[in-house]
Amino acid sequence: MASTLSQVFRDNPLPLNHIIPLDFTSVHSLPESHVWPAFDGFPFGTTYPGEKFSIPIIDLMDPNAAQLVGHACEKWGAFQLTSHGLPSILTDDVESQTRRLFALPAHEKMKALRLPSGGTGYGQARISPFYPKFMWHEGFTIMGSAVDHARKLWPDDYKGFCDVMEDYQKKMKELAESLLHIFLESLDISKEEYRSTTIQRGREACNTALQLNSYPPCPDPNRAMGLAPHTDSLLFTIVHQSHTSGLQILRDGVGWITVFPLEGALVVNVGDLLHILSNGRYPSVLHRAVVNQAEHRISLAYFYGPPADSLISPLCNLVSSGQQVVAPRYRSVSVKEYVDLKEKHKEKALSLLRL
Ligand SMILES: C=C1C[C@]23C[C@@]1(O)CC[C@H]2[C@@]12CCC[C@@](C)(C(=O)O1)[C@H]2[C@@H]3C(=O)O
Ligand SMILES: O=C(O)CCC(=O)C(=O)O
Ligand SMILES: [Fe+2]
Repeated sequence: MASTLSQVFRDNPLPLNHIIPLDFTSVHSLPESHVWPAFDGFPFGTTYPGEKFSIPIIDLMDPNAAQLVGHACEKWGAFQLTSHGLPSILTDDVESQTRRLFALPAHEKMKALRLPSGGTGYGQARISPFYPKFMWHEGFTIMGSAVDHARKLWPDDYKGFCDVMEDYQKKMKELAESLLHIFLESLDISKEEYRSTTIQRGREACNTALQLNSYPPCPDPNRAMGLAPHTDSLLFTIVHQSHTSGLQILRDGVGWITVFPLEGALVVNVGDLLHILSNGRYPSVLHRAVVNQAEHRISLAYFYGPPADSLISPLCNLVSSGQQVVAPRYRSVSVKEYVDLKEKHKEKALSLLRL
């Protein structure tokens, strides 16, 4: 007999703050546990359509891509990327496998929970413990392989899911590597300098994660939060959002700005490690996701960073410009140390490294 959600709760040895406390399909009004207090700029704040309040759109094939990326990162901390070469059929396949996953009954999804220590699996966003209220969100994180977890969900039919996720991660990694070169070029840094600055102690591969995000239709979207404001921790994140809007970035002096989905484009966000590497020149962008009443929104976020044992420190040509020495604004930190700091202190982590 299929287990119920409450049985899963009773039998599960994992801490509660890790588990989705709700079967989203079975609730018709917003439970108190998911009602967020009203505060300035919440829930939708003011969203500004129009070019003046849109993040830049950059064509990867543009001969001036590096310059445009540099400008976008300094001014916005994010941009939309077109001509990135990712086949739309692959994105469609990943999106439909993602919908298949989240459409499973809640007690089935619980079979593939992420461990509290991290890695692959289903669960709340890792920032959830920082908030007294639950988000209207469920996630599935893939770090490396998804096979063990997918087998628990579809014992006889897990290959379709795994193959498509593997292909997507492979293509995303290639794209991320091209983007890294563009970021370095935009900062006037050679690959060699980057390699010697991010001292790599081991031979471990780079640090990546694919996060499948699900925001089911919400009965009271004006009082619920999809994904609370946060900055991403690694170097940068490449996000595909389904045709439903929800992603917003915070713009100083303006407020929350909606990043409207642009057919075929990917959103690129500056993360904290790039903020440090660029000595604060490219600020990591604070962003959040809001929800809506009618549509089930999906996003696919690919996080890219150097290996966990690499050291990140402000790049030296940014520290000394000509004769005038610009002091490093952050101390060196290993990727692992930073991720641990972020887990403990969330948005305060960056300021703890300030010199
Ligand atoms: C590589 C990672 C970035 C992430 C933490 C993680 O280890 C895997 C999940 C990622 C995610 C996705 C949703 C938003 C976010 C803030 C979170 O809670 O988990 C990010 C993390 C991050 O960038 O710090
Ligand atoms: O859903 C989105 O558009 C944003 C997702 C996000 O910010 C994340 O996964 O870190
Ligand atoms: Fe994010």
